[in-house]
Amino acid sequence: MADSVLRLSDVSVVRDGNPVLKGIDWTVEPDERWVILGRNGAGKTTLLQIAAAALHPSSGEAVVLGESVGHTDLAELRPLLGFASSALARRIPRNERVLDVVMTAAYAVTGRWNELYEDIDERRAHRVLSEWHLDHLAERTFGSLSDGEQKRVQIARSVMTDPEILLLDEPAASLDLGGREELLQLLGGYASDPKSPAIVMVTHHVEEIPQAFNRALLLKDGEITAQGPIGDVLTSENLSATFDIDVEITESDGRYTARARQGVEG
Ligand SMILES: Nc1ncnc2c1ncn2[C@@H]1O[C@H](COP(=O)(O)OP(=O)(O)OP(=O)(O)O)[C@@H](O)[C@H]1O
Repeated sequence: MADSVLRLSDVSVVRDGNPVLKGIDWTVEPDERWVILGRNGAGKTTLLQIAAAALHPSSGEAVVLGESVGHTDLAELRPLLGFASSALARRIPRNERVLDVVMTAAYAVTGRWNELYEDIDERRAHRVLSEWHLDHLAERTFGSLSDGEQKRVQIARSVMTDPEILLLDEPAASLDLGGREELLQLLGGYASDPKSPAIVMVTHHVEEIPQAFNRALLLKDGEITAQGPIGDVLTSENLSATFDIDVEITESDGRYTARARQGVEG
């Protein structure tokens, strides 16, 4: 069996004296596609930062791609970790050519300076852009794209280095219906490809979970309230307890919808 891409054992994180994550035990295998759900401030982004080896646990152990976080050279690990978040997107220069936004991932920088690119990088960037339906935008500037296009460019950039784990922090946030559905279709196709890496996606909305995601982790006040196969975890009971609101969740063809029960009953 292939090694786990992520193994967290009793991981806790304290920030400004406050516990943000508490006693997290979580393992991600190469063929798993995880969604992380929880209220604002539950610790989702912090958990993703640990998974990206960008943050060290205050206690416990985080092993990312076989390397114990805090005891390894991050520069070697970085190309193996695909990461997309709005915080990272804000660092992309608006006037950067889309092709360069994707290509610079090979050097883990934003903004094209003096790196020497090889033909092979450019060919791969074009291939990745095409996979995310962006090839016609390769010469445009990042700032001239729509929100949906920019989100897809961020994901294309994060998979440019052929990572072993793809970490997505709210990839569908702020998209309109068309933009969301286009992104979810692409993500669902990517998730169902056995050649794709392990995926961990943070979201606030069950409607933003792409088809083919097969695991879910629910966080509340820094603690895991449920984790495991998505069908077992995404129940009305679990979601109600995690979000402190009586919700009913329904599933259809691998997509989920949630709504408040009190709203339904009026
Ligand atoms: N750099 C920091 N210093 C101090 N506290 C922090 C820091 N980053 C996050 N926190 C706190 O840690 C807690 C968890 O934050 P985190 O961003 O992980 O939550 P989240 O579930 O991603 O929230 P949201 O859904 O609002 O994005 C919050 O209470 C937040 O205020």
